[in-house]
Amino acid sequence: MTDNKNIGEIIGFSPEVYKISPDLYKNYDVKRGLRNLDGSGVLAGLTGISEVHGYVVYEGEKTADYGSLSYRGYDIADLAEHCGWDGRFAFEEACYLLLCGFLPNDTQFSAFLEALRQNRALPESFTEDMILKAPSKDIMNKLSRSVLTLYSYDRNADSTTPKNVIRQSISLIAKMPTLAAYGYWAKAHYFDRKSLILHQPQKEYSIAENILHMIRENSKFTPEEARILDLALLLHAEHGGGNNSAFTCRVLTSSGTDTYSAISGAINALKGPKHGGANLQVVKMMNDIEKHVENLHDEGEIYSYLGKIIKRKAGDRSGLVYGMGHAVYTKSDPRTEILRAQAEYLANKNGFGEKFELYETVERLAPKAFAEFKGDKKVISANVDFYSGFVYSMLDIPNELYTPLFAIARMAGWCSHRLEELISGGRILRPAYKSVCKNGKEFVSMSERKKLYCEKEE
Ligand SMILES: CC(=O)SCCNC(=O)CCNC(=O)[C@H](O)C(C)(C)COP(=O)(O)OP(=O)(O)OC[C@H]1O[C@@H](n2cnc3c(N)ncnc32)[C@H](O)[C@@H]1OP(=O)(O)O
Ligand SMILES: O=C([O-])CC(=O)C(=O)O
Repeated sequence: MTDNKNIGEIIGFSPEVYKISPDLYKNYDVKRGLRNLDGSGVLAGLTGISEVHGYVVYEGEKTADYGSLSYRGYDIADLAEHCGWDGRFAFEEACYLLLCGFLPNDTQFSAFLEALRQNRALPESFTEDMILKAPSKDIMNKLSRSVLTLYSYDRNADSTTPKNVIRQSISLIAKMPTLAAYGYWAKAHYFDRKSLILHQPQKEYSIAENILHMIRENSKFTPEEARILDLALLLHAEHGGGNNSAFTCRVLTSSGTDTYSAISGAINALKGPKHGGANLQVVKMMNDIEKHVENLHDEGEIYSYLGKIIKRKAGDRSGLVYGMGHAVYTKSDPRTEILRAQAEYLANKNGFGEKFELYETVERLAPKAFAEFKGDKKVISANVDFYSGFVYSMLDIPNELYTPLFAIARMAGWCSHRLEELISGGRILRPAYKSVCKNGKEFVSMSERKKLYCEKEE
């Protein structure tokens, strides 16, 4: 890799070459971002895994609506309410539901849990050869590389039969917490100069319990902390076929590639700050607001700072208020409602009441600021990423792990979409791109090009 920052300039590279006039999208009726003119997604497939509802279309008009989400027909709010009944953990049950399509009976669920237990440990010397040898500052990068490397440890890595893919899916769901926790400790050790702590995953623990056990130095956690984390995992497990990472998984799957390639691609997509990576960006943005707004009780000052963020004059200069807006949801994201309640509970309990108030204020003011400073009529609200990082911080989870937690949970959704694509998709996903390239250019020899440049310089 070249370290020369000016290499682009030296070789004559200019981003201008890549610019395509926005008008051309209209002229050729090309759906930018695979979106219809009203912002709704272009229909790209069918799914029986989940349903994401955020607006209604009546007589061709899109109208904002309250959001709802169901997994295999079960409302997420209902699943969340019954979370942890009879001592079970909700996330594992949701994984079963998503993968198999129905809620398990006792025998089926016990077999599923046993399979997860058997698959928690990493292959022999994987920790030494992969995790410790090539640490990364970014745990999502580490997770993606780890998943890709697991290919080498699977004797039947390339088979795409449902029987083989369900086996691989269970193995990946079980291994993700260990990969994330060890990746985190490798980063803490090699980059932050902390001690290296590698707790073995415990067979009898749930996924949420194992995460807390492995990421904490003293390995201790309370049943309540595990329940709240379990709930967060449940809420992040699945979100339709069109979300960027699931679609990535489906695109890769449709080429016939192996499970590890398709899933590591999905992890890479989730990492982006406009997708799952937003949960970390929200926390950074809130810290930035706390630092720059003098009076945090002055809503006017907060509002004008949000305006600065949107106008790219503050924050990370992306113009985005992280944790706000959604491709489908308009008036509300059902997951946010549940996470907000958890954030409020933990904040009151742990003395972060003022911080929670700030979150609520930003949540309330951001849509108004968006409408005013962006001049956009789109109805926006807080998405799943808005409160999740705050909840994790109150569970004492390091911020490097916020997006990896999303990936641990979403593995269930990705694997289900991979199975659905393999079983019911069947055609390679291959949309078209209208070419706006000017053809018919005559080849110019090197000596002629030399002359042309000299003439230009003269
Ligand atoms: C798990 C998840 O992935 S949830 C989403 C997590 N992402 C974030 O929280 C990042 C902030 N939000 C966003 O970037 C967007 O709302 C997205 C990517 C989530 C959805 O985007 P879309 O609904 O497709 O919005 P769309 O791309 O149509 O945007 C319309 C305009 O509003 C802007 N916009 C949308 N959301 C925001 C926001 N939160 N802050 C500022 N501007 C926004 C877009 O940048 C775009 O501006 P432009 O026309 O100047 O390019
Ligand atoms: O659906 C989307 O575009 C993003 C999202 O909320 C998710 O993947 O959970």
